[in-house]
Amino acid sequence: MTETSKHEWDIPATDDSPHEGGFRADLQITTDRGGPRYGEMIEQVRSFMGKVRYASPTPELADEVIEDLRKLNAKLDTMLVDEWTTPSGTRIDLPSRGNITLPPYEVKDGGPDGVDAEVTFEDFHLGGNGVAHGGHVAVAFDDLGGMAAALRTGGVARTAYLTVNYRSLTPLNTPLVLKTWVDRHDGRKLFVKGTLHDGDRLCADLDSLFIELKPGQP
Ligand SMILES: CCCCCCCCCCCCCCCC(=O)SCCNC(=O)CCNC(=O)[C@H](O)C(C)(C)COP(=O)(O)OP(=O)(O)OC[C@H]1O[C@@H](n2cnc3c(N)ncnc32)[C@H](O)[C@@H]1OP(=O)(O)O
Repeated sequence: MTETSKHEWDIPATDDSPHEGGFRADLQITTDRGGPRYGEMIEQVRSFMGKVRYASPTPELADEVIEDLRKLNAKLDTMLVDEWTTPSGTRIDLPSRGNITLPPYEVKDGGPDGVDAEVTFEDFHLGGNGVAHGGHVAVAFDDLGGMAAALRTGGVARTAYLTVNYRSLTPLNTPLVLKTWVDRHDGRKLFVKGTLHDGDRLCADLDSLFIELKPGQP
């Protein structure tokens, strides 16, 4: 992490923006931040990341790409904001709320009974032999399991454990159905189950525990 990022990104909570049992000091769901083309920007980055996974550049091309990326990084350096105000993660109009670190998914239905989403693992998510990396499958389950817990309680919960059973191969570039639901709710403990299907075929399932955070819990 650079000196700049240490000082300008990592803004601690203040009296005006307390952490109230969640990840965000002030969680504002918005579709404005980043502007109307933010989603397109994220898509371009996702596409680039996928190509990097497969590209074998010549040394000359690597030189060019490095130069281009330096310029792009310098551009983004002029507009860095802290974790609580970046559009990434709050743009509910975009796949995965605009969060580049998550595989792209679209929530088809979500509420206290659970979440029904369509997720597509892309070239970037390649594990080996043309199929998805198990870690990326776990990331999708973690986020959408956490969402099922959040929609049940109305507050953010944190993962205590996450067990993914990989039942069959998870294809890339294929819309898959990912469902999560609270199987049992016991005080602050939310036992969340989930499934990932390619058509009728079960790719993976989830057994997890999320803990509802107490007020003020970091
Ligand atoms: C449509 C749009 C809507 C938008 C809407 C936005 C939605 C947006 C969704 C975002 C969704 C993101 C989801 C990502 C979620 C992460 O990825 S979070 C990051 C990964 N997790 C972590 O870093 C957690 C690290 N661990 C911790 O912080 C703490 O250990 C925990 C998990 C908070 C628990 O600590 P604690 O609060 O002190 O609780 P503690 O008293 O220890 O335990 C409470 C109970 O749970 C039990 N327990 C705790 N841990 C365990 C365990 N590992 N195994 C079994 N039992 C356990 C305890 O035994 C205890 O049981 P009881 O005695 O009450 O019966």
